[in-house]
Amino acid sequence: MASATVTEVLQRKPKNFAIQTNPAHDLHLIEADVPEPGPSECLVHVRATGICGSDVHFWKHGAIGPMVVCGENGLGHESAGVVIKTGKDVTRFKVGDRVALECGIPCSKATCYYCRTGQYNACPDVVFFSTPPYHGTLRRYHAHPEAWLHHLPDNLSYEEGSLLEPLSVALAGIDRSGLRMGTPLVICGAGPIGLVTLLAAHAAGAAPIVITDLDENRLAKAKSLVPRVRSVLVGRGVESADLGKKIVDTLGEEARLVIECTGVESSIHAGIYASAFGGAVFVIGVGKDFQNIPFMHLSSKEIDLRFQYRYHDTYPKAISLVTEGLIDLKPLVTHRFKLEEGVEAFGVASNPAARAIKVQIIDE
Ligand SMILES: NC(=O)c1ccc[n+]([C@@H]2O[C@H](COP(=O)([O-])OP(=O)(O)OC[C@H]3O[C@@H](n4cnc5c(N)ncnc54)[C@H](O)[C@@H]3O)[C@@H](O)[C@H]2O)c1
Ligand SMILES: OC[C@H](O)C(O)[C@@H](O)CO
Ligand SMILES: [Zn+2]
Ligand SMILES: [Zn+2]
Repeated sequence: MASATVTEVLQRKPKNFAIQTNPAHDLHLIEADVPEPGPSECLVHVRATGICGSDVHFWKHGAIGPMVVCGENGLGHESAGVVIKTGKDVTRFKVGDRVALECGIPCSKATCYYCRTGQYNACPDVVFFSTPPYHGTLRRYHAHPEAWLHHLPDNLSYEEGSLLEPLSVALAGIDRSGLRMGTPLVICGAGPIGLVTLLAAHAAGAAPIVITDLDENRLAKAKSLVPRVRSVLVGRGVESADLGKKIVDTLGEEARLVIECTGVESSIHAGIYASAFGGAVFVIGVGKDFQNIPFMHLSSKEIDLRFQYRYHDTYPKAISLVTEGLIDLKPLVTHRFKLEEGVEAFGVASNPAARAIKVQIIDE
């Protein structure tokens, strides 16, 4: 089937709607200009975007650590779409190509130590779409550098393409955590990040695996994704050391590795108390700027406390794992909205009673 030209797409859908927030926490739909792609950019019709916890956080709280919403700020960084126009120097993509968007655009200069050495998630000049002051990709039309687009294989939907972003977060953490086949693993938190971590750790052969959450529905979701996972329902107000013991009892041994996916202090503590001598607690979750740690417990058990910040070089791996059938991301999407219903979609994503896992905004 011939690909639609930019003119045809724009005739059918002329308005470039986008979802923005601002320092007054006013989430709204705006109509942006349709951007003209630069010489090495592609204009993408964004077909699926997942709402990330950080999008909700920027809306509700106006900041994540040092990243502060200072003006009108477009949201969204979990996106996939189709190329509808290419800049004159673009060589790897043509109109009609289906793509996943990697949304952190580093400076890529040889003078940048982190870009030169491949740790481009640490580039001080990175433009991360949706992190202030940069607009996100939760919009119909978005111009994206071709270097940071990835071809979507035919057997991956746009929804799966957008889920490559949270999967990237999990893969980056798993890679640096040193997880091996047979590693006894605890995952704290069964939100989208904990669940993609579960899927990836299962594929990587971690065993046994325990997952924790405060919410029974999320634990049930974990079980439906990976039936062999064992779960611990976290009761509010339970002492972290007691919870750590319960996790160890459920795992059947002390954890060699804990992947923490909540960023909540008490959960990090429970992970620490569940760890074996020489184990590691690897924190993906983000939370309060200052947190206490059980210092002497960590010290006397030589437990490593480590962190993950975004990802680098994960998209090709994520695509292979999904296209080859090792990881099935589809069951994570529980709610779908049209772009015009974006504000309502955020209402669902931010309301625990809605029992959403991943809310996506779809533009046909
Ligand atoms: N490091 C990074 O680069 C990176 C990237 C993306 C997301 N994140 C962070 O990862 C975290 C998880 O993201 P998400 O989208 O899954 O968020 P989410 O809020 O949907 O999920 C968090 C889950 O943790 C559970 N939880 C809360 N307190 C708990 C406790 N004390 N014990 C056990 N479970 C508890 C919640 O019930 C929820 O199911 C967030 O902090 C997010 O900001 C970090
Ligand atoms: O998935 C990527 C994350 O949401 C971002 O790093 C965000 O937490 C801050 O920009
Ligand atoms: Zn995110
Ligand atoms: Zn750089």
